[in-house]
Amino acid sequence: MSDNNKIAVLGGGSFGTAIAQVLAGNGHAVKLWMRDAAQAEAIRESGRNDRYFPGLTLSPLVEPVTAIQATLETADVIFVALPSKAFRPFVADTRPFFRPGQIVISTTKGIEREGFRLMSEILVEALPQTHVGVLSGPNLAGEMMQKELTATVIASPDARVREETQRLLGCGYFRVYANIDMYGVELGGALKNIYAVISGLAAALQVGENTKAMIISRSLAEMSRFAVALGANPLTFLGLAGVGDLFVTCTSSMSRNFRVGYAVGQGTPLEQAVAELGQVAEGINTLELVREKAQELGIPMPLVRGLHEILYSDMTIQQVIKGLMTAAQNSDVEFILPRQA
Ligand SMILES: NC(=O)C1=CN([C@@H]2O[C@H](COP(=O)(O)OP(=O)(O)OC[C@H]3O[C@@H](n4cnc5c(N)ncnc54)[C@H](OP(=O)(O)O)[C@@H]3O)[C@@H](O)[C@H]2O)C=CC1
Ligand SMILES: O=C(CO)COP(=O)(O)O
Repeated sequence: MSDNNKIAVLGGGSFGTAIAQVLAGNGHAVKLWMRDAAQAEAIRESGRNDRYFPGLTLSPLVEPVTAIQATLETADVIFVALPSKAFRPFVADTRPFFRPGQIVISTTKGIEREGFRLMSEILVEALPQTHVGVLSGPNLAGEMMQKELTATVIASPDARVREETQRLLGCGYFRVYANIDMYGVELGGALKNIYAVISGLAAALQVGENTKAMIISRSLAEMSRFAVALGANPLTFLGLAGVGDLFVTCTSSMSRNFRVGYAVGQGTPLEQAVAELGQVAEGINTLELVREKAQELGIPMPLVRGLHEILYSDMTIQQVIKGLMTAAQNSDVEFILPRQA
């Protein structure tokens, strides 16, 4: 591909803005598409996306736009940063505007209810003429806007997608590692949100450092167990999109999923916690879907079950914790010592 690729980022929220800013910092003109004309106009006037990053000036190479047809028809590389619930309807509505040969990269960390589909699966199915990839990793949008040193993963079976994304995004503060396990990378990004909610809840309870380490390690064990049952490569979970993203969202109050868990741990009802956040916390939706899938496939997921009980049953947090801590003793790394049934 040439150096003057036309680039579009879809979604003018936290992550869309952060990705557009990295691209623009590398000298690329970026169309940042958003649904809200008033927001686009405000960004044009102020040079800032105050709804998501108050006070932070955007690069002049980031152009806010609202005309979706023209944006898609003229783009060579498209990053999608929409919440998972909006993903399928958006792709269905805009499908005729995509062109053969375009690179389309999902940055969305969620799962679709119907058929338990990941976003890349929706793209591959709906846009077979395009080249699909997934961008995922420990990438708090707020830190990227501050140019904190950050690494991410571009996953695609297509070498052109991997190399082009590395070229477009890579810079002195943003490193882009490649993987071919698109399914595993994407699943890692979606699953960790559940455990970020749990970690936020634990932080509100002021648990000890041993406890935090136990939660993160057992979360990784549970995520990998689930992913293997679905056919993903567990080794992907050792990388940035697995343990890396799990670590950042389970330890940072910048994570929206962590913040929802924290609020619930402090006694705020779930609905109120989500409403007060005002941004997407994918983990709540993903929890429901993963719990159903795990039940259907018979995959033991005690942390998922425990969080669901805390959020949706009459059980107290202390009762759930007691149940988890007094369950039958089991294997540490079940790929070495198989888990007891
Ligand atoms: N923030 C982060 O640190 C990271 C987020 N992600 C993932 O990126 C995805 C997007 O998250 P993020 O940007 O943070 O979320 P935000 O809540 O910050 O922003 C969501 C954006 O999507 C727009 N949107 C919502 N529904 C629709 C719709 N139906 N049609 C068109 N646009 C819509 C919103 O528009 P409006 O403003 O008008 O409501 C907003 O621009 C999530 O899956 C998240 O997990 C991935 C890595 C890091
Ligand atoms: O995925 C993220 C960082 O990698 C962002 O997490 P939250 O959606 O919880 O803010």
